[in-house]
Amino acid sequence: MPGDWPATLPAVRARIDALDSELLRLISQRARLAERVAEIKRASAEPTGSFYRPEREAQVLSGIRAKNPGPLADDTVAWLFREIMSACLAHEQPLTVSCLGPVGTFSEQAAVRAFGHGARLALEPGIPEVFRAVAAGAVDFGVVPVENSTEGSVSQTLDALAFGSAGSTWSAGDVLICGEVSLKIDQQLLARGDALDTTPKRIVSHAQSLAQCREWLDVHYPGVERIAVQSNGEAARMAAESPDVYAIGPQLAAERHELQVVAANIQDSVFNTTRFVVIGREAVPPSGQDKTSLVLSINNEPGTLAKLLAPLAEAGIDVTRIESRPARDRAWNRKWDYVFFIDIEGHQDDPQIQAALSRMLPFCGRLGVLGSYPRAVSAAPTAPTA
Ligand SMILES: O=C(O)C(=O)C[C@]1(C(=O)O)C=C[C@@H](O)C=C1
Repeated sequence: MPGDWPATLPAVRARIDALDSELLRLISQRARLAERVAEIKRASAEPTGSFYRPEREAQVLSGIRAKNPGPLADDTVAWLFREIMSACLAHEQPLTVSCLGPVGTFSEQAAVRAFGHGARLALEPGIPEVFRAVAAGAVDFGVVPVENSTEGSVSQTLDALAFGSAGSTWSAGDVLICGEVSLKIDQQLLARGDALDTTPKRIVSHAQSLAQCREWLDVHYPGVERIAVQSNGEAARMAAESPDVYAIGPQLAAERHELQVVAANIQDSVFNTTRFVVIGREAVPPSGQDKTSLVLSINNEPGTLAKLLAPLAEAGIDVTRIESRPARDRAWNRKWDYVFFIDIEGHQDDPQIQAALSRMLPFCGRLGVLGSYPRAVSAAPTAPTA
C-alpha cells in the first residue's frame, strides 16, 4: 500500500468523500456525453429505431475487464459499468424489455443482467408472448432462455426463432437475436413460512426447473406430485397462496413473493447454467467478438452433414453449438425432416463467414441467419460460483 494512505478512519473517510465527489462529477460528465450521443443519433441520416447498441456495450465492458487494475473482480467492475451504461441509456431513451414473468423468474434476472436496472421490464405469461411483443413493436427487446447446461435446448424458443409464431401473427425473420447472456442457475425449494414443517401435497415449477432437480426430488420428496407450470414466478405465486404447495425457483422469487427457502441449491448439477438470448427487430453491426446463429435444413443423404460443415472447418470458423430438431413448419418439412441450429464464431458481415455460408448453401434445403451478435461479456453483481 502506498505510504501516504491516511492512517485514521476519519481521514480515510474524508479521502473516500473526495473520491466520491470526483466519481460523481465524472459520471455526470459521462451522462452529458450520452445526451450528445442521443442528439447525434437523432440527427443521423439513417436513424436507427433504438439507441441501444449491444455491440458498443460489449466493447465497453470487455475494455473495462481488460483494464481493471483490481482489487475488485473483473465481473464486479463490469457490473458497475453495466449499470452506469444502463442509466446513461435510460437518460438517452428509456427502453422496455419483455421477458417471462411474473416477478421472480430467472428470465427477469437475465433481463436485468443484460440491460441493467435502467430498463423497464414488461413481464409476459409465456415465451411465445415475449416473441409476439417484440415482433409487434410493443416492446424494444425481449430476453428468452435458449439452452440449459443440464436440460438442453428450450424448444419453444428455438421453434419461435426458426418458424415464427404458431398462429402466423408474425413470421420468422421479424425477430432476430441481438445478444446473449448466461446465468448460473441455483434452484431453491420455496414455501410459505407456515408451511415449512409440513410435507407439501404438490411441488410446482417450470418444467425445466423440475427436470434440473429431478434426482434431488426423487431422494427428498419421493411420491409428492410434481406439476409443471408456465414459469418459476407463477410457481412462487402459487406457493404463496397455499401451504400445500412448494415451489422451485430462484432466490429472487422468494424475495418477490415473501417465501422461505426450505432447501437451497437443489439443482442436480453444480454447473447448472442457462444461456438466454436478447431478441429484437434490427440486425446488430459487428463488435469484433461476435457469434452468428444459423438455422438450416439439409438433404437427408449420407455424408451431407459432413459436407455442410466442411466449409466452416476449412475456413477455421469455430462451431460453438450444433443441435437438431424435428421441422414443425410445413415450409421446412415438405422435403426435409430435421432442422439444424448451428452457432458459429464471427459476424455475418465478415467476408470469411459470407464465403463459407455460400459454400454451404448447395447442401441446405433452407438456410436462415437468426442473428449476429456480440459474444456474452460476463458482468455479474457478485462473483459467479461456477
Ligand atoms: O455509444 C453509444 O451509442 C451510446 O449510446 C452510449 C452508451 C454508453 O453509455 O456508453 C449507452 C447506450 C448504448 O447502448 C451504448 C453505449
